[in-house]
Amino acid sequence: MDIILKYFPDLTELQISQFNKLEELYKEWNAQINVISRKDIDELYLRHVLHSLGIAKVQPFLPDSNILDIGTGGGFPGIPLAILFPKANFYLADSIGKKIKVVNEVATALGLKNVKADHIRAEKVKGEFDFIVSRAVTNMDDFVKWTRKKIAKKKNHELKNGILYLKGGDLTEELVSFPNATLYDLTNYFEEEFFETKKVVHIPLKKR
Ligand SMILES: C[S@@+](CC[C@H](N)C(=O)[O-])C[C@H]1O[C@@H](n2cnc3c(N)ncnc32)[C@H](O)[C@@H]1O
Repeated sequence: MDIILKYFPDLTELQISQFNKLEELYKEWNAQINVISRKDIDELYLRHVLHSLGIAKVQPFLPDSNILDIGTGGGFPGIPLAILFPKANFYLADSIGKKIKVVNEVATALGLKNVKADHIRAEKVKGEFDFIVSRAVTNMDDFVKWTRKKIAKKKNHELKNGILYLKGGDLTEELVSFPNATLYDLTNYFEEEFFETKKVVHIPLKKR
């Protein structure tokens, strides 16, 4: 948990207590429904919570903004972002019902009023969002196909509305058909070795 305060020193007491509770909640739920790999659970705050919050360093979310997390699994990156931005609305979607059960249990235990979680396939999600966030779900070609009609027209943030995807490794080939993609190295914000090849990929999308 110290690692979260290291990079986000202005958290409120409520946010600190919510982040603190994540460890126990995920340990408890992960024992029943596997949402985080066993080896990763000991590094929950680094590999899952702080990694998710990398998106916040690239683009903080404004009050009343609408954010969709596709393939959220146990709630990443959606849950840590919802704690950090309690005035933004988060819609967390996954095609596996038992993962959404964990997300709902965690959100309820934390008292997060800004999280709605649904057992739904990405392709079926309705609504318009300022940003669509994600991690470890699919390749960018498919992801853009799933999401391009779900972007709100009105731009309120510094970055253009679109995708903010947490990716790692060499993305040259995967992003060849997205010349408008911008890559933000997480090493610009976080010094831990884990982030060495990790990036936030921003792709502006227009509804059409
Ligand atoms: C590797 S997990 C990643 C989970 C989470 N984003 C994380 O980083 O911890 C991929 C998740 O994407 C979900 N998923 C895959 N295809 C999907 C689709 N078409 N619609 C919704 N969820 C999908 C899977 O059910 C799974 O929970």
